[in-house]
Amino acid sequence: MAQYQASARAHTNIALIKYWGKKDQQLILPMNGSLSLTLDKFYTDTSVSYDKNLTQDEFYLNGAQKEDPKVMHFMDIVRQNTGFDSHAVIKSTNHVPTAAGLASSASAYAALALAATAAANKKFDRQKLSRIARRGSGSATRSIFGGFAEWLEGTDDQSSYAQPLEYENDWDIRMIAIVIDDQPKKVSSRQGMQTVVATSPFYSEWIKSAKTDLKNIKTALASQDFKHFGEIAESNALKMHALNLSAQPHFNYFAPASIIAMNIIEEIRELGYPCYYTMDAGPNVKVICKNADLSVILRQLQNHFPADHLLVAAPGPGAQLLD
Ligand SMILES: O=C(O)C[C@@](O)(CF)CCOP(=O)(O)OP(=O)(O)O
Repeated sequence: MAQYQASARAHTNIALIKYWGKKDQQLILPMNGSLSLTLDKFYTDTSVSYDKNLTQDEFYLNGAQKEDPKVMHFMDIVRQNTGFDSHAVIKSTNHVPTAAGLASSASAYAALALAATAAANKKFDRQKLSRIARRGSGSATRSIFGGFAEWLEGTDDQSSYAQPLEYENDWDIRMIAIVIDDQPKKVSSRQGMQTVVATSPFYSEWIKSAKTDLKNIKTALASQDFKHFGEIAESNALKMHALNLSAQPHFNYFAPASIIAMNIIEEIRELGYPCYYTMDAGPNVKVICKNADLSVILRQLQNHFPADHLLVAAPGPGAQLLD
């Protein structure tokens, strides 16, 4: 590895128990714990090269230089953690089908946390990397790990980090991302969750319900009870979106095709094929199913969606150095 240079790859994760509200904006501490699956198909590669002659960080995303205050602020947090106060050239490439609209801050900040600390010759443990990634974007906390990961709610900067759940090795779980459209989000996750915390009359019930869901989904995972696992994930996602509909001003992430996709997945389930859906801060619908049922579920979905809008992913690895 060249002096003060490192590259890292981190994969996107999809939450099955959602993070949707902060109790501390600056530290990015969540209102509740969450649980996700890191996917093999979608990832970000990031290189960081420190250069003492730079007076500010330079950030390139997919080859184009970008002014991104969030990235600059994050690099200041990295410098605080490493004690290495040089600026850097940061080059990040999102390996997500552009039409997919799945590019996530999760893989971006997890890859940047690993590359930026490694380039400063720091070998932080995964817990500390998860805490640093959290300061970039909450969901990035979980992308430090592969497979299923739980982001512990915690009470402060030291106690809020993710840890792996070693179940995915035994499960043949798959996720199909149905690409509904790639229009830029009307409401960013950061804005969306701030609005619901401040205005949804259901918010306190959501926190209670999400904590129960997290406990129950871990039991379902441990006993490989796919039906309960899927039911809890689907219900938790819908409760998150109910917060958005009940906020002031209300908002939602649904496109008409999102609702159609949800109804189709329920029809396929009624045919006897266990499959459940989740949705995040965008119109795309993600189907959770077992690999054994993947081909028949894909065939059913291809009656309604173009094959190239159905992206299949399996559990993926944690953040890793590329040098
Ligand atoms: O991933 C989940 O638990 C659920 C969501 O994806 C939405 F459905 C939230 C992701 O929020 P994020 O982009 O991490 O927000 P930040 O901390 O304000 O950067």
